[in-house]
Amino acid sequence: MSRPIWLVVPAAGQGRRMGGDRPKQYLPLAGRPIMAHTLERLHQALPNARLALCLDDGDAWFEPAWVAFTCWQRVTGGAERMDSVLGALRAVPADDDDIVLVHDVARPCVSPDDVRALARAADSDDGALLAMPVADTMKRATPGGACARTESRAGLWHALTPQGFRYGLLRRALERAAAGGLAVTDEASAVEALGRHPRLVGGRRDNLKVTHPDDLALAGAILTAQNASL
Ligand SMILES: Nc1ccn([C@@H]2O[C@H](COP(=O)(O)OP(=O)(O)OP(=O)(O)O)[C@@H](O)[C@H]2O)c(=O)n1
Ligand SMILES: C[C@](O)(CO)[C@H](O)COP(=O)(O)O
Repeated sequence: MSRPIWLVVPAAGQGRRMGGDRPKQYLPLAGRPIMAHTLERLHQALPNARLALCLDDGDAWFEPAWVAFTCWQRVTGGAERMDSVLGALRAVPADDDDIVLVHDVARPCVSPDDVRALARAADSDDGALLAMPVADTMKRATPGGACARTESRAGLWHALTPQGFRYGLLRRALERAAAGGLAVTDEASAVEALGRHPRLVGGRRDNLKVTHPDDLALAGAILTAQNASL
């Protein structure tokens, strides 16, 4: 029997590195706000999932019409990404064995096939995350911005989202991180801190996180190309 799947979408960030006139998830990309694309991709992948959408308390930009899920709820975001995700986990009536996938609203180019692959991999003892192997030579910098040395890239991966776990494991991991003052930038880090080893599932390179202004043109081109090939 397949387990219920919960989608947690942290979307309460301010987009400070983007520096736009609104939080970056509301900036237009290929004719629609970034958030609308992200929610559409997730719905294409898992139409029966239950959605928890983390939004800032003062958010005046969100449009419920972008949500096609039948079962969804709005959750108040926290100070950091991990606080937003933990708030969502506390708010949903999930069972310990349910699957939770967490996906950044700022990754609108995620492929539905990758989301489904990750959902399958998440139904495991230690969970899983989309990731891609590092493809460049890695430099350690001096404080002054010169090369201190070259680091081995062997075994290094970029962490992407979605990241997926059974609810009980992820809740325990994030509660422990929060209580211990451990600032984690992704869910896998909190699970690793429990001594677990989430599986790295190779994802597409075009699942970029829109972070800086020049990511917008790239993400727009990716979305247009992906939509043309559907
Ligand atoms: N308090 C926060 C901070 C971030 N996020 C979300 O976490 C994801 C990854 O964060 P990031 O790319 O860093 O987004 P921002 O925090 O918006 O960007 P910045 O750090 O540049 O302000 C985004 O979907 C963002 O909306 C969140 O839900 N709650
Ligand atoms: C979760 C994440 O997307 C994995 O790469 C990333 O860590 C989130 O970005 P942030 O800049 O750390 O908030």
